[in-house]
This record gives sequence, C-alpha cells and structure tokens, in this order.
Amino acid sequence: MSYFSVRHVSKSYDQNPALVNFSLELNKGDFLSIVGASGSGKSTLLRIMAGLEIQDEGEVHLDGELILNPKHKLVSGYDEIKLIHQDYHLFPNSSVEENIARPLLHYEREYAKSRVENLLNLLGLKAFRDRYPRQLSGGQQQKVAIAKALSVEPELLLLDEPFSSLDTIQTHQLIFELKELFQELGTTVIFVTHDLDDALRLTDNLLILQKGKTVQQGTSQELCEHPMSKYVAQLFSPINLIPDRFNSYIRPSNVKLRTKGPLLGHVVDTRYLVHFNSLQVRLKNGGEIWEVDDPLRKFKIGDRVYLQFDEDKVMVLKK
Ligand SMILES: Nc1ncnc2c1ncn2[C@@H]1O[C@H](COP(=O)(O)OP(=O)(O)OP(=O)(O)O)[C@@H](O)[C@H]1O
Repeated sequence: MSYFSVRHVSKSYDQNPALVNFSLELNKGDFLSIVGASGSGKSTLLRIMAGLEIQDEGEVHLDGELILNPKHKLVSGYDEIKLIHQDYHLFPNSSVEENIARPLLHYEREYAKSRVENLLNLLGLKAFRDRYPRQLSGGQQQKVAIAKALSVEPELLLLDEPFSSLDTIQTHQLIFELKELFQELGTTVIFVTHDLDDALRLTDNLLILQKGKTVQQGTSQELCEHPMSKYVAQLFSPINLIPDRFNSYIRPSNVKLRTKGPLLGHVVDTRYLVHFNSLQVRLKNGGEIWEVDDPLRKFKIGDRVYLQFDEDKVMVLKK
C-alpha cells in the first residue's frame, strides 16, 4: 500500500453525487494539484481525506493507518493531517506568534519555542510576530495559517483554494515561497484549485476532477500535449475544431500563419496579450472562427491569412 491512499470513495448529498468511486495513491513527499471547476467535489474530497466528513463508501489510509471519519471517531480530524482553507481560521485576538504556537501548547516548551522561531523564519514572518491578524495583508494571514498548520509537523497538508482571496501578484509571490518551503520540509501536499495556472506554477503533478470523478492524472506536459477529453484540453487553452475531420482539434499556439496554405481565413479581431497577439480568424469554408496566436504581432483586422499545422499536434478528443 502506498503512503497515502484513497480507495473507491463515494459521497452523495441528498442523492446528488459529489464524489464517485474516487481513488488516489501518493508516496511520501509527493505534491499533487487537484484541479476542478466549482462544485466538482474538491472540498468534499479534502474533508474526507482529513477525516472530517463521512463518506458513503471507500477508505482513506495514511502511512498504513485507516483514517476514521466523524461517525467512528469522537474528536474528528487528525494532528497528522492539516486542512487549510481560503479563510485562514486564525485567532483574531492572538498575535502571529501566539497563533503559530497555539497547536504546540502540549509540547515541551523549549521545542515549541524553537519550532515557532523556525516557522517565523521559514515563512518570512519575523517582523510581524507581534501583530494581530487584522493588521496583516491577506497573503501574510495565509502564511500565518500555513505556519500554524505546519507547527505540529503534519504528515499531510491539504490546501483548499488557499489563494482565492489574494490578488495575482500576492498569489505568485506566495506560490514561489511555498514551493521552496514544501521542497525543504518534504511534506506530502495536496493542493486543490479551480485555477489551472496556479496549479501549474506550484507542481507538475496534476489530477483533473470533473463531477466527482478523476478524468485524467499525469504531469502537466502529458495533460497539455495528450489530453483525453475536450474538457482537459480546454483547461490549458482554447482549441480549434478542424473542418471535415472527426473530433480533431488544434491549439492556437500550434497554428502557423502563412501567405499560402490549405486553410484560408480572414482576421476578424485581434487582442494584445503578453507574449503574442491573439487573432480571431473566420475560416472561408464553413465560417468557423479559429483562435490563432500571432507571436510577431503582424496581422490586423481584415487581413487574409492561410493557416497551417503539423499533423503531430492534432488532438483527437472525446467530448
Ligand atoms: N453540506 C452539503 N450539503 C449538501 N450539498 C453539498 C454540501 N457540501 C457540498 N455539497 C454539494 O456537493 C457538490 C460538491 O461540492 P464541493 O464543495 O465539494 O465542490 P468544490 O469543487 O469544492 O466547489 P467550490 O470550488 O465551489 O468550493 C456540490 O454540488 C455541492 O453543492
């Protein structure tokens, strides 16, 4: 049995399935991102993993130990498994230092002191140790919540959309810091998000959840280059349907703009994006609109373009 395993877990609320026969195996120190739309079952899954929710079927094991849910355990949850939410859950009348030290109340004093010092250092919170949560930015509060969760050295850290109340710059900064921190600590981490971009920045190891089921699991490159469904393909970028072919698609970045070629179209719109212009091209045959990257920012509305692509970039996708 692997270090952390979720086997055939199902859960319904009032007959509505939230998780359907979900299974997952992780090794110690693995870092997995679970990506799914709102309502796909992410939070339910994390709560079941943490022993905080009663599943209808299936089992969760951590390091060989069966994780008991609240039906079978008087005090629900485990010290070894920490779940961090988007809304921090800090004690408002305790300082940063006191918040981080709180879970260590029953530990030896010297150990607790050095652990708190270590975490304040690791997360760059030393200058804020005496502040109260309301005196911190969202990103700093989230770091305190993470330090608090890490204080008892959990075996498994579950992050439930931890960046949703932060802006993009704060999020990128925190992702950068957390990546280093988790690598250093070797903690097993599961991060859930609706935002593929955040997941890609944090880890290469992805699982895509749709309507409570795993639709695909693999590295970011595998999923981007060989998606098994339209849903997975579209998480990475828009896709263009190739005329007169069965379920065959091409990504905007894999379309080449030429002065001659098999597919003729007209540019009907252009958008300035950071690394390229994004063109909307109406195909002559069939009137379908394609999205195409123009890295040289050469084309403008009304231009005639020929579109070409390599066969090995074509994706045949099920719905
Ligand atoms: N306590 C509950 N009672 C009834 N239905 C629930 C409950 N919790 C979740 N659900 C339903 O289960 C499904 C999965 O919800 P869940 O919160 O796990 O999804 P999610 O992917 O985390 O969504 P979000 O990203 O919006 O938080 C949804 O249809 C939701 O409405």
